[in-house]
Amino acid sequence: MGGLLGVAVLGAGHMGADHIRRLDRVTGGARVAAVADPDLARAEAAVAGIDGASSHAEVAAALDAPGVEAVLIASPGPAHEAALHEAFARGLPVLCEKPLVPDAEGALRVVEAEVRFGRRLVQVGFMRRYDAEYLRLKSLLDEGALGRPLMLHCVHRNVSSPPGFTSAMLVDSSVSHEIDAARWLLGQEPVAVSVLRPGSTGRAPEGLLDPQFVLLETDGGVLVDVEIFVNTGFGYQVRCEAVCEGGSARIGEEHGMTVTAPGRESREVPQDYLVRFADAYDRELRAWVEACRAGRVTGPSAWDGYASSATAEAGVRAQRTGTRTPVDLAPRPALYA
Ligand SMILES: NC(=O)C1=CN([C@@H]2O[C@H](COP(=O)(O)OP(=O)(O)OC[C@H]3O[C@@H](n4cnc5c(N)ncnc54)[C@H](O)[C@@H]3O)[C@@H](O)[C@H]2O)C=CC1
Ligand SMILES: O=C1[C@@H](O)[C@H](O)[C@@H](O)[C@H](O)[C@H]1O
Repeated sequence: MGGLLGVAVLGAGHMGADHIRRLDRVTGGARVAAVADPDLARAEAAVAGIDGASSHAEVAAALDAPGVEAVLIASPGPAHEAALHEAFARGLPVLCEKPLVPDAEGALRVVEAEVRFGRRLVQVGFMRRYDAEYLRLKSLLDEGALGRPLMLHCVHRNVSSPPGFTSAMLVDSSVSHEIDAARWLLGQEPVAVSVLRPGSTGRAPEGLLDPQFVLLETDGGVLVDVEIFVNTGFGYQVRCEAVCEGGSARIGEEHGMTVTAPGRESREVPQDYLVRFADAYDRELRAWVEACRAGRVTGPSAWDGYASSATAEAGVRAQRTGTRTPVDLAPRPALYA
């Protein structure tokens, strides 16, 4: 492909608007061809100043707009499945924000549709796989210098949850990142999930179970614990420590500037993912655009999206029943071997 990759972006909210800016000004090799949002004013505002980009209230109209060769889905999770099938019907490659589809059945339908299509079309937006610190941790574990991993201790904190955020979403939206990161770092699949929780913070909206403590068990015998706390009020913190037979490695503690003033030292705390993971999103989109232009699809697959959603669904059941819940993954199709 010689020219710029024409991308239709579905959803022009928080994430969609940031990806539109990135495609337009950072990524290179791509251009925003169309934007769809049922809130048409939002789609219009998102394309303002972008030459040749059209705005639409309907997904189909954006996908059929002139020059569209690829799709970036940044609508809310429950809208992803329909959009993915629409993209498949047109043979368009897709970067789909996480979660692929929040429920396991819907995610599996997407996997099956891609298998019927016969080749990969989907990259899922698990951007931590493109973060410099996560990449270093992955290399270290792969080299085996620290020996066999035994435990991952993870922390995932947000300043506040957006309107409409539910107790299930702490697991199937937020912890979906740790589930994917653990599968990727360890090369192992989760087999069971348990969820415990302390009393909720007074900062959380009425009825929201926040924080929660999620424990994954893997088929390689590793325990992965995740503190998910989405109304801390103080900062965006994502940490991961791998404890292995021969040592441990920790990422996620040094972000922002450290200021030393007379008698004290202080460090900035990022306030959201757009700051903490800015470089990772840039790298993620560059990799996607380059692959699309070369006629390939790389990165986290629809199968990874399904595995994360199936694990999260077991986690939501564990949260509701208070019991350890097995994760039953469907057989992995050869397309994702
Ligand atoms: N990778 C990451 O770190 C992050 C990923 N996300 C993911 O990005 C997606 C969007 O999240 P936000 O931007 O935070 O939500 P948002 O609520 O800020 O924006 C969603 C936008 O999609 C529009 N929309 C609703 N239904 C639609 C449909 N059927 N087709 C097209 N647009 C539709 C809404 O009008 C809204 O403008 C979600 O899947 C979320 O999980 C969100 C934050 C961070
Ligand atoms: O994906 C994300 C959001 O959807 C989710 O709500 C946040 O908890 C995560 O930190 C962010 O990365």
